[in-house]
Amino acid sequence: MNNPVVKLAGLTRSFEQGGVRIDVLRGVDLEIQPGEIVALLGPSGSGKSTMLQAVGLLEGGFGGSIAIGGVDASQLPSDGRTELRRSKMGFIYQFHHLLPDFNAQENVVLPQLVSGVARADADERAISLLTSLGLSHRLTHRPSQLSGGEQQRVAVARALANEPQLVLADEPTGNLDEATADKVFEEFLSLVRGQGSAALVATHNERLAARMDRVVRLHEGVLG
Ligand SMILES: Nc1ncnc2c1ncn2[C@@H]1O[C@H](COP(=O)(O)OP(=O)(O)OP(=O)(O)O)[C@@H](O)[C@H]1O
Repeated sequence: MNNPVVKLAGLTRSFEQGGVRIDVLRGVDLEIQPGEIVALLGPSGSGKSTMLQAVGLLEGGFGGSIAIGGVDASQLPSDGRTELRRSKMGFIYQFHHLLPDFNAQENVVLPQLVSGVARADADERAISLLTSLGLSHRLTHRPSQLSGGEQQRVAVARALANEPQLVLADEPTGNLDEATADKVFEEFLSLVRGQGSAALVATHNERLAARMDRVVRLHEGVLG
């Protein structure tokens, strides 16, 4: 049997602010199977971004265990976590975080070059992804020359460029108008499903959540 792509057991995280301790995550258990697309819902401040940072191995300070593809991340040194993140994950945020001095195609090519993909293959994949997102006429535009929806489509292409086993998305369409958000989200889901990646998607949007395979809700520090 395949290992789950993500396995969280008893995940905890507390913050200390002005002498006051807040227990944001109080023992989160979650398994995500290969190819499964999971919506993470919860009120503002419930810890969705904190949980994505834990799964993305972006921050320390967590209690409990985090395994990615069967590998216990808490046992890895920092460069091992970086390698796991680079080889298995793609990230999308509410704001695109594209590199402003590079055009759309280059933004999708770069993570592939970092992973050792040859330039010609990286270009071919970038063009193919951007074309399937309706951006074949925007390959040489820089982020500032793109609309919000176009920028977010480039961010989707970049996150999927290395065919990650796991896509982590934090409000990926949260800064778009409703019609554009729905459209970009459908394109995102179809690409993620098409390449068989698993995904964990934090959102406030119940309608988008209902389009995913499963919904989990953070409430008072645990998943209900
Ligand atoms: N570095 C930090 N220091 C102190 N408190 C923090 C820190 N990061 C997050 N928090 C607190 O942890 C709680 C959860 O924050 P988080 O951003 O994970 O929530 P969220 O569910 O993603 O919220 P939103 O939906 O509004 O984005 C909040 O109360 C926040 O103030």
